[in-house]
Amino acid sequence: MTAAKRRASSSNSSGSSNTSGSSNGNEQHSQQQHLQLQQQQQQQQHAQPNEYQQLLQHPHHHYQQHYNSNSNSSNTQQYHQRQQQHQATLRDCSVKLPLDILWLPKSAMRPAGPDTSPTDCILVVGVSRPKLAVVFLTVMLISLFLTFHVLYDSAVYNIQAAQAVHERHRLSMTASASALASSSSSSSSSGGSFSFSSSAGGASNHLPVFVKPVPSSNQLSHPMVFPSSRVHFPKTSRRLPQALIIGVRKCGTRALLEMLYLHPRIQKAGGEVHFFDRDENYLKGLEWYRKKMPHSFRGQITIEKSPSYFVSPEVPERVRAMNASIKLLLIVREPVTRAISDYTQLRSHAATAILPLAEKDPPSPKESSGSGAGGGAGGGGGSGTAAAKMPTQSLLYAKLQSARGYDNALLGGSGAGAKETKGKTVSSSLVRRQALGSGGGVAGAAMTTTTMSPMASAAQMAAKSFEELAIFPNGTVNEAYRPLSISMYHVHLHRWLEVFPREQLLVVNGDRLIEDPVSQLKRIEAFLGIEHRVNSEHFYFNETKGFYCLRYDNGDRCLRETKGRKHPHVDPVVVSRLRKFFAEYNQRFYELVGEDLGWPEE
Ligand SMILES: Nc1ncnc2c1ncn2[C@@H]1O[C@H](COP(=O)(O)OS(=O)(=O)O)[C@@H](OP(=O)(O)O)[C@H]1O
Repeated sequence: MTAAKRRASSSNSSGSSNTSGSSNGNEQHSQQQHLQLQQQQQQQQHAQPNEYQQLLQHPHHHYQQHYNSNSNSSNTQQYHQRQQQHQATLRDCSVKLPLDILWLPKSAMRPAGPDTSPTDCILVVGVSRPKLAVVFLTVMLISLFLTFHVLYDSAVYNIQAAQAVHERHRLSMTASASALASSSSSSSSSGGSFSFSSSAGGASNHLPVFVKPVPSSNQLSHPMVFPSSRVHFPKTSRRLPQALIIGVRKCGTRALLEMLYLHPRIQKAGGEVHFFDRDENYLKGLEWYRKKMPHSFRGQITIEKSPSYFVSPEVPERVRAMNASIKLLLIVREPVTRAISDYTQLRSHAATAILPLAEKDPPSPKESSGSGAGGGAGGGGGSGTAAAKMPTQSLLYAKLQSARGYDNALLGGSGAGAKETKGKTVSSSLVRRQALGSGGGVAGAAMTTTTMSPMASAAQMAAKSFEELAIFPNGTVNEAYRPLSISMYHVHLHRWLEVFPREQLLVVNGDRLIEDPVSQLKRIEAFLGIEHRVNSEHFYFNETKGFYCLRYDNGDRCLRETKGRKHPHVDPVVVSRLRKFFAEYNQRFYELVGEDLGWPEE
């Protein structure tokens, strides 16, 4: 029903009440009244063409006007009734709130509208305290800004994290390829490739750090992609190492680095960078080295390990040139056990190299001068096509070549054969002179540099026992034998202490690290000036492997099988002979470091 109709019917009904007693069914009279009212209404509408605009601009004023105009109507009683009705509605709609909220009937604003109902209300909010309102608005704006900022930061973080995942995944792919290529290369050149395998004996896939590791049968050896819960947040950068594990080879350098990496303040370089001991790397400059480092936060300590640094004469000076206050970690192990471990690894590499080489020995630049012994060592005929096997063979061949200088020394060579890596390393004759003063040289004198084919070299390495290589038939110790000369720790350490103060170097007991890692790690944390965080909860003893394995948030890991190899049985007489031999050298080492490590003397 429209307002006009309502008004009409209302006035009709009031008219009826006023004329009670006249004829009730007088339709004619009623129709006339109705028509008159309609005309009045039209006239009113003509007189107020902009009523709705006024209503919008001055609702209260209009409201008053409307009722004032109504008061002029003939039926004042009806008007008062309606006014009372509206007042009641106003009272009903008014809410006493501190914010001055007022409910008004919709009809007050649209009295002539078609859908006006006295029960309709509109909400009018007035600001009675502008200062409070300004504060309220400011708080709202700040909250909005902060919300937006947090959302923005989280979006940026997600993008960067995704990029880092992608980068790590790419590295893991590269790493798996290089791991395949170098799985049996000399530890002296590669420093011993590394990966962790699952405690169950299976291998783990070294996927990016911030994704859950996906089980896989592929074993990768690039520590860069070793799983952890670390994420490269924004504001990280690659920094030159503030600490170095300088050696000693086969003393647990990899275990030490991985254990330290459990600490949130430690970042590790993925592989062995060999920056200071290889001229071809060193000449690339510090920026090249820095780029080999992992991302780290300010306050984190980046550590790199290359065990051959310890035995390379030029390294201490080069390290000092980079950072004179760098912290040095030297992990040592009982020298004879270390030598046997070294021999075990080299023999394993040689054996790996022999098998495919026996099928087809790739041409060697030095092959022409070889004695042909390589052919004799092989024996087995290959089945597949040579072309199909070439990539693997070439890789093994290259590895064998790179390890050859070292391995020739293993066979008793001195001079060129004494090089541990492609870079300059202290020669075994120098070691001997330094170690023994003027009295040495007996064994070395018997050694001559041999030029053998890789095949011959590998075959000879694999065939000779540790006893044969370490002790001459006349019973003297082969001091030029590289695994033994590296174990003469004091000779190498001497050079480092000529360059660095003693307090900048920490000697870690590798034998104790195997038995009780936490005790050694505590010492290292103190030395590095970081809080004690790595504890026994991070380790569990793996009976199958016979070593402690590491416990991460996202799973358990053991060092790969090349760490903790089964050593060959060595004649106890030879072991005893070597221990006696090393006793004097060990004493000198203890004096240098100011600590007795208690190694057996026979
Ligand atoms: N937790 C744990 N798991 C496995 N292996 C362990 C561990 N702690 C120390 N070690 C010893 O580390 C030896 C290998 O030393 P490196 O890592 O320095 O070798 S390398 O020079 O890098 O090739 C390796 O030597 P071998 O036992 O001769 O294989 C281990 O004895």
